[in-house]
Amino acid sequence: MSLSHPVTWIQIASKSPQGRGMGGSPGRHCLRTAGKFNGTLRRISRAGTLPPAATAGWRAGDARSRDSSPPGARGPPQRPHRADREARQPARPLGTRPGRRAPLGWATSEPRPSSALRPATRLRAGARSRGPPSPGRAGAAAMELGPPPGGAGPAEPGPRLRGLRGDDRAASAAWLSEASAGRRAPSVAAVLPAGGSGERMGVPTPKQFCPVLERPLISYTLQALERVCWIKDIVVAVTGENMEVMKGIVQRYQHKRISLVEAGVTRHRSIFNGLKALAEDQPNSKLCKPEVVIIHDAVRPFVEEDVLLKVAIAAKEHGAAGAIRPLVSTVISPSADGCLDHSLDRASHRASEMPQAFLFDVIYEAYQQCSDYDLEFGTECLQLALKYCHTKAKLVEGSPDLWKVTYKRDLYAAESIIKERISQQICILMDAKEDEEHVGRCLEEMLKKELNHVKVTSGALCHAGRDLQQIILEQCYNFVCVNVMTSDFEETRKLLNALEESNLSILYPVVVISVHFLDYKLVPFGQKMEHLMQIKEFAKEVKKRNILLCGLLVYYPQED
Ligand SMILES: Nc1ccn([C@@H]2O[C@H](COP(=O)(O)OP(=O)(O)OP(=O)(O)O)[C@@H](O)[C@H]2O)c(=O)n1
Ligand SMILES: O=C(CO)[C@H](O)[C@H](O)COP(=O)(O)O
Repeated sequence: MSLSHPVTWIQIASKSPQGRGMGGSPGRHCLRTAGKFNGTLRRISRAGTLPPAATAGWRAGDARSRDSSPPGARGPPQRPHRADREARQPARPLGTRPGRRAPLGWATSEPRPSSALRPATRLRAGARSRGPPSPGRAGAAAMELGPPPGGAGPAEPGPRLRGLRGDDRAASAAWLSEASAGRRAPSVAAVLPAGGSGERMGVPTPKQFCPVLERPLISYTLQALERVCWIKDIVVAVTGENMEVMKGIVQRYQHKRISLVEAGVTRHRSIFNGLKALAEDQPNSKLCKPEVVIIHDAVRPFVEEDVLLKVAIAAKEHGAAGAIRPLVSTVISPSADGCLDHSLDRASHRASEMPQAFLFDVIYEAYQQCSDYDLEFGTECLQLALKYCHTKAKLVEGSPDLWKVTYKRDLYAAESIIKERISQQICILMDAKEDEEHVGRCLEEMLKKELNHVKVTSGALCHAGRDLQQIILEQCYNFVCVNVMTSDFEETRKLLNALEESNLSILYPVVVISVHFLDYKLVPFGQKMEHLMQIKEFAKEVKKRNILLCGLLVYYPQED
């Protein structure tokens, strides 16, 4: 799949061989310069939405600033007027930036609270509410939710080191064992900017809240980070108006270790707010200053533990590190008359992606030192570390799936990737009865032959259910349940009960095919069908819990 998307490009210090592809040694790449690829200016006018306190000390009357830095700390902001900005920055074509859109879930007319940094709102996954998150006022008092009933969250989405190979696995294992032994492993936290409005997506809902398979995009990103046990805190920057929506998502999908802070008007300002929440001098904060901080966009849901680990380890060693990808297209520089000025050598440039990681003190210092111009127009955190702390970032090869969901088509791509990921394993479940086991084994053999790219496994639905628990833990989302000579779904019911208890379907839809093998000589067809029609009702019921149930009747003559 080739997904072109606006990127910040970076020039790498090592010279790669000319020609196509990456070439060169990734291990030797270090950040030299950074620039805005498409030079987007997309600041949304928020005039009239802030109380005066939020803007004091910035530019009198400029209600757009929600910077929480101390008034006057950096002198007056240098935020130029639109015409000036566009003259200085390569402009996005006119008309591609729709105006400010309504926040999710609540009316816009109320003034928004100041973004001056409050202690982060620490959230614990709470009651399992299935309804839509309730709309609420921005900046409502910090929400502390109780632990989930029974303490059961969704099963972790896979072994910790899944996807890691060789040296990575060893490094991760060492990191983890140090972490669990409480030794020198650095403490790591993550900051997720999620305060954008997703204008390029062109839909009313900010893209991080857009549903993908009926679940908000940001929930996938949170899941990807929270399954990494060595990331202690995840600070998410969200606009005040979407704070309640975000809290609802955390509750509904039982996300853990999440704290919310208010976003700023630019990505850099949102990240800065997240960092401030982690800095040690925050009163009443439950967060601790980490040694290493990972910054990751909320709209890059497919980040794997291996790349997080690589950037974290590299940041510990070099002070800063970021994921890169080869450029898909050549980068050119247009002149003022709209003609080609020059083109860059594609082989010696890379697309800068996320995640990035930093020694906390380095990036915090960089954000404290940087200019308002940087905060307004900058797009590259690695560049801030270079410019203000002279820290040259280590560049780490990322996977193709790290791309940023930006346009509408990216949502479709994200959906396909998720579907592909959750379709990779099918488990056939049967009881230990002789007939069922026989049929189940035959089915397993057949599916193994037919489905080349799918892992086909089988398990027993025995009373203790140990097999099934193990399979659920392995994150299988597709089941074929074998019922021989029975139309009362006895086996299927056992499976559905176990699935419901596991909470597996909170995160992804689970597919269950209930197969019934019946001897047509024993019972009249009509009667069996009547029984099986009940499966429709049953399917409606479990659909509410994100389990998709289908019935399949195999009506056969029993051989004498
Ligand atoms: N004021 C902002 C702007 C952006 N972001 C976040 O930064 C990430 C990357 O930014 P981008 O893709 O540019 O998101 P948007 O600004 O929402 O998109 P667009 O530029 O199309 O409006 C996203 O997770 C976005 O929510 C943020 O936290 N605060
Ligand atoms: O890739 C990135 C940094 O390397 C960022 O995701 C990107 O720069 C965000 O910029 P913008 O908000 O302008 O799209």
